[in-house]
Amino acid sequence: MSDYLQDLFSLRGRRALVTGGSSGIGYAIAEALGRAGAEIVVAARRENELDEAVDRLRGHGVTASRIRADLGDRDDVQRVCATSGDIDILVNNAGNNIRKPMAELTAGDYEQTLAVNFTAPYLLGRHFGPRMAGRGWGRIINLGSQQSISAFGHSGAYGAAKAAIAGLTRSQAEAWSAAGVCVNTIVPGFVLTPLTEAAQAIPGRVEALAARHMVGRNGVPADFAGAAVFLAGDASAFVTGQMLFVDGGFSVH
Ligand SMILES: NC(=O)c1ccc[n+]([C@@H]2O[C@H](COP(=O)([O-])OP(=O)(O)OC[C@H]3O[C@@H](n4cnc5c(N)ncnc54)[C@H](O)[C@@H]3O)[C@@H](O)[C@H]2O)c1
Repeated sequence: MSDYLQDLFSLRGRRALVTGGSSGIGYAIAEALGRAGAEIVVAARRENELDEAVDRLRGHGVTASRIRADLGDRDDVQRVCATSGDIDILVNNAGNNIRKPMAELTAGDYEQTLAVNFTAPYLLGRHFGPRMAGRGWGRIINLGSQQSISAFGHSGAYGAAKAAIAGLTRSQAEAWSAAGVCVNTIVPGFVLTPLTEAAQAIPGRVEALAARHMVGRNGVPADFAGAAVFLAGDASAFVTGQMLFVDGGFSVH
């Protein structure tokens, strides 16, 4: 790689925390940032998946470690803050969706959905953002959704959380960008991951959704590698408070 590209895109010397980084989009982002030179800390719930993810990362020559945490639990989130050390790049990727008709979503469903999709990113950002600002450099990447900007059936709590993430991104960007911390949201289209297995099981759904994307196919986790490396490094120093739609044209089709 030329020195020019190294300067723009290399993440050597950076430490990244990727939540939910043991599967799907999160793993793909962890691998991309790691292969671009960052040291990776993966935080997720399941021991065996964490072990597998760290082994895969190390297989690519990435320096990687793991923290087991349920990000729906505030004590666990605090433990992630306390044990992660200095983090230069925070990727708030962990997410879940409780799918029910709007009138059947309970207060508990909202609490659980908001805890993972919104409160954990908020608490992690509040912890790491000021520390990044104090060191004069940082990147926060929050995972949004098409539901950050529009409504989908049976996803009311998730939609509320993902809309809130877009607002949180702008507020964090406003607070810390002048100190060198860029904060952005990545908005996926429909991506073939464990999160969307229920939708994938509905006959004809995968094909219908593929046709909604301008590129004519659904997303796969590897589609997020380039955008994540861009937003995690010096190349994006003038990009902050934004939603980057990595969605094959879904949102404008
Ligand atoms: N797949 C899609 O079509 C799609 C579309 C829009 C947005 N997203 C967002 O992308 C992100 C990644 O989703 P994905 O599709 O890769 O799904 P995934 O299910 O493969 O990954 C989600 C990750 O979050 C982790 N996670 C969930 N709840 C957790 C908790 N309480 N504590 C700790 N970890 C937890 C899971 O273990 C998993 O590693 C999510 O924020 C999701 O909302 C996905």
